[in-house]
Amino acid sequence: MKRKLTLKKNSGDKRRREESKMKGTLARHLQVQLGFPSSCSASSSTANPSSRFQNLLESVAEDSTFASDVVDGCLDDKDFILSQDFFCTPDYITPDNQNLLISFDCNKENVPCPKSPEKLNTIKSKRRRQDGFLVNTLSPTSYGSQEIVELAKDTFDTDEVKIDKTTVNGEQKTPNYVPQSAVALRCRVMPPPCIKNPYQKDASGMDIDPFGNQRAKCAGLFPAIVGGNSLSRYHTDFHEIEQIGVGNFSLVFKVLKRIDGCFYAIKHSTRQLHQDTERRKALMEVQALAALVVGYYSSWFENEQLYIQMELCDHSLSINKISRLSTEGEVLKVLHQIAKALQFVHKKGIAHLDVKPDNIYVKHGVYKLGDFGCATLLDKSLPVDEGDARYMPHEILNEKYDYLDKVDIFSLGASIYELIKGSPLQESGPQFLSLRDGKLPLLPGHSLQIQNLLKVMVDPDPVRRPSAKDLVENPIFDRFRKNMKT
Ligand SMILES: Nc1ncnc2c1ncn2[C@@H]1O[C@H](COP(=O)(O)OP(=O)(O)OP(=O)(O)O)[C@@H](O)[C@H]1O
Ligand SMILES: [Mg+2]
Repeated sequence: MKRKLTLKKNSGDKRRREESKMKGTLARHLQVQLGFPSSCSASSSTANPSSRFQNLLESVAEDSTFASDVVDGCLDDKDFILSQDFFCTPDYITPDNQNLLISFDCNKENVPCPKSPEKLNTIKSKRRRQDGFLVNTLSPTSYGSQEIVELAKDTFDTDEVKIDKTTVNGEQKTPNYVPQSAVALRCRVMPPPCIKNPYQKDASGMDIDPFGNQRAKCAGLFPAIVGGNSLSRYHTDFHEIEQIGVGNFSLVFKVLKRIDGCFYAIKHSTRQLHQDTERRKALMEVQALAALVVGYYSSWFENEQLYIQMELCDHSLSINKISRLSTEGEVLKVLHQIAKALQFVHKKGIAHLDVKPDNIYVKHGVYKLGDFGCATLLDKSLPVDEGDARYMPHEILNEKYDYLDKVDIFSLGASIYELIKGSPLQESGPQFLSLRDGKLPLLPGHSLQIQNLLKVMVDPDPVRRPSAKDLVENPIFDRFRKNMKT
């Protein structure tokens, strides 16, 4: 954990500077969601550098690989949602809602996500604990789960949602004011069932659905509103199977999506993102991911944490989990595939800045670049938050950001070297320094060709390192392709 933190000595200052610049955007954004016409324009998109991620996203979305259900940012009156839950789980960051993002204004006061007073006063006295439900206490969202559990019993006792007892600041509210809340409450009480997907071989996770029969009863009562304004989108839409990863700032779970019966990975931030600037920063990962990489599905804020729903991969190449890459053919395969991913990323004007074995995932023998948490723009128009120091070249440690694409090349070279060697790179000391001087110890059993390629990838001069395109086109991969065919 400290690996990253030691490098980010200036990022606190940077963020504070940013925060003072980018204020009040959430309030503006909420206006847009509530349909105030003045906020419906997308004119601020050019003022905000991070909206350039959005432009990239849009260009890719036009290729129709994702963003299937685009929502218009300017809502009609009929779309107003006067529910407390609306403020708790805004779905405004899912890249489908692109117009909403574009309308962020960076020059207004910083406004934290409003807390609903209604939520605190609503049917709290009716809660009783129901035993026997499994709640993952390791999950930072278990607070939300408990709320579900506690409300569940009560609702089934009465079989009626008492929204007429809801008060705001002590005042009685008319029952028809929050019909959406009633809907949301019902969703919150019981998530919909997990639908078995007949095309998925391994669907055993469904057997441990903690809500059992009771959930089915509730879902049947409100079939049309499932997935609406529930307190926890995570628990409403997904069934958590197990934790599969821990990052510096996140937890990753294998989940089953109830409605399609497919498995996904969901990564969520462990830190709560109170300020709009913090949310915007976290969103850059989503926007880069959505613009670049297959396997990104959706994202949302919940309980002030960011959730990212992704394609579920088999595992990462974390050096702590795998011993080493066994054959040169496998080494070349990783190098080639990640170089291709970088070529794509760089062509879009983006640098990843955290290439390392931990962030290379494998699925069915295919290597994929993941974790875009440090991604930035090559033209330096966005802040640079460099990744793990063990894989960073000298120039970035010295805050020289002229060749950010070549930072990724260095990191990839260092990662492949580590994977061949089979032991973790050092964070400091002589080995750390000599790698940054471009000195690679001999790798017995590996061809000179690959050793020379790795050597030039970690050259201290970024200009001399090959581009991702050069790498992909290197003749070494012709040999590799031929070998793979035989
Ligand atoms: N889509 C996925 N499929 C399978 N496993 C995943 C997936 N995404 C993440 N993981 C696992 O979770 C771990 C942590 O995820 P990730 O690297 O995205 O988090 P992070 O907080 O950004 O971490 P760090 O800052 O340490 O790189 C990964 O190393 C991997 O083992
Ligand atoms: Mg990671």
